[in-house]
Amino acid sequence: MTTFGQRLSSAMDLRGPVCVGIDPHPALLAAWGLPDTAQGVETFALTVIEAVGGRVAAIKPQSALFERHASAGVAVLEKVIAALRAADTLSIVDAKRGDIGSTMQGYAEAYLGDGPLAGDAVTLSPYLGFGSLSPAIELAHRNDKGIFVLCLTSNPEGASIQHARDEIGTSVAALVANEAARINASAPGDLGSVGLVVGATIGDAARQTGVDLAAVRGPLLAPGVGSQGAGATELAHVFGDARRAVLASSSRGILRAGPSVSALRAAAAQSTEQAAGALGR
Ligand SMILES: O=c1ccn([C@@H]2O[C@H](COP(=O)(O)O)[C@@H](O)[C@H]2O)c(=O)[nH]1
Repeated sequence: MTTFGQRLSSAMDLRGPVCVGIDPHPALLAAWGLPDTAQGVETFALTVIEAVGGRVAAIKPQSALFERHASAGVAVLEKVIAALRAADTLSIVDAKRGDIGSTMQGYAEAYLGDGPLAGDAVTLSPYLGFGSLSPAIELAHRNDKGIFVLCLTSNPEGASIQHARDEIGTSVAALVANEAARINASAPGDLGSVGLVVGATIGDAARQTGVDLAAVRGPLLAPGVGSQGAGATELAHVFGDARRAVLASSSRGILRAGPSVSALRAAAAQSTEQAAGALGR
């Protein structure tokens, strides 16, 4: 079995550096002529998979927008994860989980174990301490799965915590990046399986906070492309020498092209072409 980092690296080589987000917002469901129900979410998500499954490096269902439909929505998320597996497409469940170690074990088993909510990778929050993520990191390694830890997020409010510095001047973001680099150092292949979330919208924040993105040796999930305003110029500027590790992520910017399967496919292809150009692929 190959590691998550190796599988993602191969998928990006083959299909380009883009992850399509499945974000079934109420406004998008309405624009697609679908009801704001679990059934509407299922039709929406399966249409996205029909359009881009097997054509992009990864697909990222946004858990919150499934969870808002309670147990029926979570059941749809489980179907979506199974459909992505059947479509031979890496799934990144965007759930941003994080808790004290003993409880983190439960999240790890849910999202990185063998059950129906486990995709190929999950997003995690390190704000209970990077060490609290150990149960997830251990299970991810045991099961050849991956994690993406929030580092420099795409939203402007993130800076108030992520740019803060400790008594010797190391920023919170750099602490997170250094931990990921330490774990990835011994990973086989180009990319380890401990990735970071680094928004394509952050401008010079990596340099300002002392985050060495190239040293991470892990995949860099870069949301913010499309609706949040980032494009090719921002991708090239933010990631510099680390650009070959970047998986550019866009949700609404592509989803607005639906519900036409061919229009969704064309939007994802255009996004991939732009990102590939910017990231030197
Ligand atoms: O820093 C972050 C971390 C995660 N996200 C998630 O990505 C998508 C972005 O959606 P768009 O429609 O492309 O803006 C969404 O699921 C966010 O929760 C992020 O934007 N920034």
